[in-house]
Amino acid sequence: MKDRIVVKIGSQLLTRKDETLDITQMSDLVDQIAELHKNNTEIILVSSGAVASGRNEIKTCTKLDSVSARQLYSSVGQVKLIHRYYDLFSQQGIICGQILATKEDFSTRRHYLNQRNCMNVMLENNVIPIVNENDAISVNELMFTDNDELSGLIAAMMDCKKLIILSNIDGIYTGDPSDPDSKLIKEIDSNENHIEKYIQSSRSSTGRGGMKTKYNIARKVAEEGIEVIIANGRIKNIISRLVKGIDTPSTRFIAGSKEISGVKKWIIHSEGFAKGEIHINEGVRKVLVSSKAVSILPIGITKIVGNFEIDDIVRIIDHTGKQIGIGRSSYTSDKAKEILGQANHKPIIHYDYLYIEK
Ligand SMILES: Nc1ncnc2c1ncn2[C@@H]1O[C@H](COP(=O)(O)OP(=O)(O)O)[C@@H](O)[C@H]1O
Ligand SMILES: N[C@@H](CCC(=O)OP(=O)(O)O)C(=O)O
Repeated sequence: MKDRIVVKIGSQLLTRKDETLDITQMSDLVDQIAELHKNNTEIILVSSGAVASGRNEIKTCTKLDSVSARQLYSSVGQVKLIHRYYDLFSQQGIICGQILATKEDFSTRRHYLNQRNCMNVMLENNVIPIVNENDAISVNELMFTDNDELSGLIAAMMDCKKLIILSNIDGIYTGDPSDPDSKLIKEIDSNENHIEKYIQSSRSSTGRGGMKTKYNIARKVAEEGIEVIIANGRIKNIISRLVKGIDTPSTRFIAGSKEISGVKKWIIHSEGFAKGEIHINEGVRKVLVSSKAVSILPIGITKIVGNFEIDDIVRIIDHTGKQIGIGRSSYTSDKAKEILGQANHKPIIHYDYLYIEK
């Protein structure tokens, strides 16, 4: 089987200071991806840059609100961006295709599988998928946090071996990156949870989520068994170096060793679609957080919140009110309310459809 990786390119890397597309940089990244593609690595490219590349194309007569501006600039900029990618890949004899994703495309198992099928058929036919959020129609609560989140969802969905997140910085530092005392963190184990305190809220002028989302998504994805690397896209031959395992400044999240099924991976990333809550008692919490594989039975439930249907995603809340996981409900909320606290019913969340956070 071919190695399969996701490479995510941030806006900062693709644009010059004057916010025009940095074609030299794009061409260099495309060359590296083309080399890997020719050497039998399957690559899915998640590329930002639509808003940034559309911004200086259009001068509006009136001042636009931020949503309309993002819609307008991305609709123009995405065409420019993909056109440039198409040309650069064609020069290498490679065909690429565009996928514009919205959060809704991950909301139900059916949508999710449709999307997975689309990328699989592209890869099987040697087409490089280039993914971006569909910024023109994804607004407010329908938006991904940013393309880092989208790249993590895709790496998990497509069973990738590695996720490489390229930005304008070598990785995560132990403090403000401009402070000479800050050191680059080379490796992070998914059990380490003290790193967040080092991350500043600053972010690049064209980007969206900043280092915090990169860190959160990287931890989650690494826990699912996928190695994640945050690195500087401006370092010469960076993608090839990271794929070949050549020592290069970067922050690497060590992949967890636990096998996680495809359906569980979908559930792990579906928290944003939760339709309700299942509150459990202290006894159930104890077994769930132990390493035993158990399902949640109605007898251990104390309260149901929200209205949900069979197969909807729900949050699991413990006796102290803390969310400890997510899962897919086998009952409607009405039926769950009717049988909560009772014995002799099938599980409300089967182990196969249950994810308990660390
Ligand atoms: N501890 C930290 N280590 C590294 N970078 C950090 C840290 N805290 C905040 N940052 C900021 O995160 C930025 C990268 O995130 P972001 O702006 O989202 O990039 P991109 O647009 O490439 O996705 C860096 O330019 C840096 O200013
Ligand atoms: N989808 C947007 C990019 C949003 C985003 O996440 O940007 P970045 O943080 O630079 O990866 C665009 O193409 O402009």
